[in-house]
Amino acid sequence: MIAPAGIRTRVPVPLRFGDGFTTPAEIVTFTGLADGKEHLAIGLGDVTGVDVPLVRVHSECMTGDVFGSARCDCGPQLREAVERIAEHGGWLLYLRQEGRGIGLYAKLDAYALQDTGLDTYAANRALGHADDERDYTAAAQMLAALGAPRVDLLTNNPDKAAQLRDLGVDVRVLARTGVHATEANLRYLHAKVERTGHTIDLTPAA
Ligand SMILES: Nc1nc2c(ncn2[C@@H]2O[C@H](COP(=O)(O)OP(=O)(O)OP(=O)(O)O)[C@@H](O)[C@H]2O)c(=O)[nH]1
Ligand SMILES: [Zn+2]
Repeated sequence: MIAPAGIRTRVPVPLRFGDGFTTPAEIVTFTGLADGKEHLAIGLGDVTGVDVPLVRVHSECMTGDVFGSARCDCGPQLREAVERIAEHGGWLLYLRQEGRGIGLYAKLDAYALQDTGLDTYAANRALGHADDERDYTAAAQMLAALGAPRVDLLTNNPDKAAQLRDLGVDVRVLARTGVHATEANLRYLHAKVERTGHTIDLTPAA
């Protein structure tokens, strides 16, 4: 049983993206989150009217989400998730778990190591970290506080779904994100598929 979290503030924030996409949104903040971090929930579309909300649990990636780094697929996944959730109705949880939980500076250290030949997971270990240090307790607390115990989850990461289920979230459907492959992130995407079973179809188009 996870400890209950409370809602601190709900505030409307219209979103406007560089490519012209706009949508109304509501940003929600919380009290009592397990790790004490400032995680956000973004309500999109008809959140109250939908039977089962579409939810993306997105891990912070400053380089990809903010600066458009092509070394990963986080920025396009975030943009895609906002639009798909706005169409369906649901929540985007923006979790402050930069670098799969190791932090921004350590992620950049890991990038430097990857440029010497290590893959993304081996680079974490060379720095004394686990492959993935994320914990989704706060996400489960947020969903409970939002009154969303049952969700359709937008992810390619089976471990994310398994952890949420273990925390009591009823994950009904696993919806894959699109494939956002570039020359710069292909090695990273292959490592995710081969090492952690992400469901990303990297078969070259015929
Ligand atoms: N340590 C480390 N973190 C990275 C690296 N590249 C991206 N990240 C972080 O990885 C997190 C995103 O995780 P991913 O493994 O790309 O995707 P996921 O969240 O597991 O799965 P999806 O739900 O399918 O997106 C973000 O916090 C990024 O900052 C890297 O090379 N090293
Ligand atoms: Zn990223």
